[in-house]
Amino acid sequence: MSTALATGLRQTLDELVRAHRPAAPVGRVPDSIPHLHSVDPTSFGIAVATVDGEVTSAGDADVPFSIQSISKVFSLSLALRHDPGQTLWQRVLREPSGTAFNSLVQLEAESGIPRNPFINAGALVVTDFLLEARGDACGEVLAFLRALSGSTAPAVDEAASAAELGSSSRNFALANFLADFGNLRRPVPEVVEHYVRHCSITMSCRDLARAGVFLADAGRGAPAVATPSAVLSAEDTRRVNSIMLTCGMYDAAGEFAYRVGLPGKSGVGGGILAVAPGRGAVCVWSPGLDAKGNSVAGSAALADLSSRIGWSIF
Ligand SMILES: NC(=O)CC[C@H](N)C(=O)O
Repeated sequence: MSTALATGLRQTLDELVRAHRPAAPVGRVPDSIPHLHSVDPTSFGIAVATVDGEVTSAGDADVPFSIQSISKVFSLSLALRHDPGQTLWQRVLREPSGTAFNSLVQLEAESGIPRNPFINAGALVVTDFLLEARGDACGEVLAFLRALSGSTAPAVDEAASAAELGSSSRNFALANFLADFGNLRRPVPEVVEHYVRHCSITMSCRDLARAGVFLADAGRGAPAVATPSAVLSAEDTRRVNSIMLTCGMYDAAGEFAYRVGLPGKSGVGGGILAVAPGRGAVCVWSPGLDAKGNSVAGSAALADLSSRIGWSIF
């Protein structure tokens, strides 16, 4: 990116922070994750990492936050790296669910095959796949995120994870349904614990945007990052992006495609990772959530950014 472009982007991001940082609490913070209630509700950060290795940011872009379901993009990518036979797709579909991310109803009606890897049921299957294939899931996801971001800062917030595990009745219910339908290989407590721990990884917008660059660059990692060769094949990278576009924002995926026009993945920690193929990855963070569990200010800022710089894929 030329200096002029970087300066222009920097100004745009500063304007987005001024326009979208909430002056007072907006939206909600989930009760199931007690630690999220101690985060400053006026936090707002944004970072853009481009395929040429530049990272531009504004606001609280260096403040670590709980990545929650954004980890599902990386657990899926990691599983695909270790699944040359594409066997995972016999255990999880690639259809939008149109239901809440932690819904139980569909899983029972559809005989224990989750609609996609980004709802909780699907992510539990991916976690189970990693446990079986690698002997570890959370540790693998954490190491992957550190390698991709070129930073040792990503870490599991153990206190947050322990507290969430104590209020994870729904995830245990989902995992028990999966086990009952024969779609888990490892014991339920192990799978849920690894899942909750990788959701409890904390990262900054800057590190997360850098970690997502491979999705914008046909599977190649950021140039500054010492990842061996390709992170993911170009074909699997396209597939992950397609699932982000159709399923990444749960039952608000259509609205997000309409407003932002980019593959995206949200987390209930208030983060959203969006991918502009061929250009770069954007991470925005603001804790207040809408009724579907997506950041209110984060979604608005991404819609604004996408229309200002013309990054919509449509
Ligand atoms: N949408 C999310 O970010 C949900 C993740 C959260 N850890 C859960 O399992 O409910």
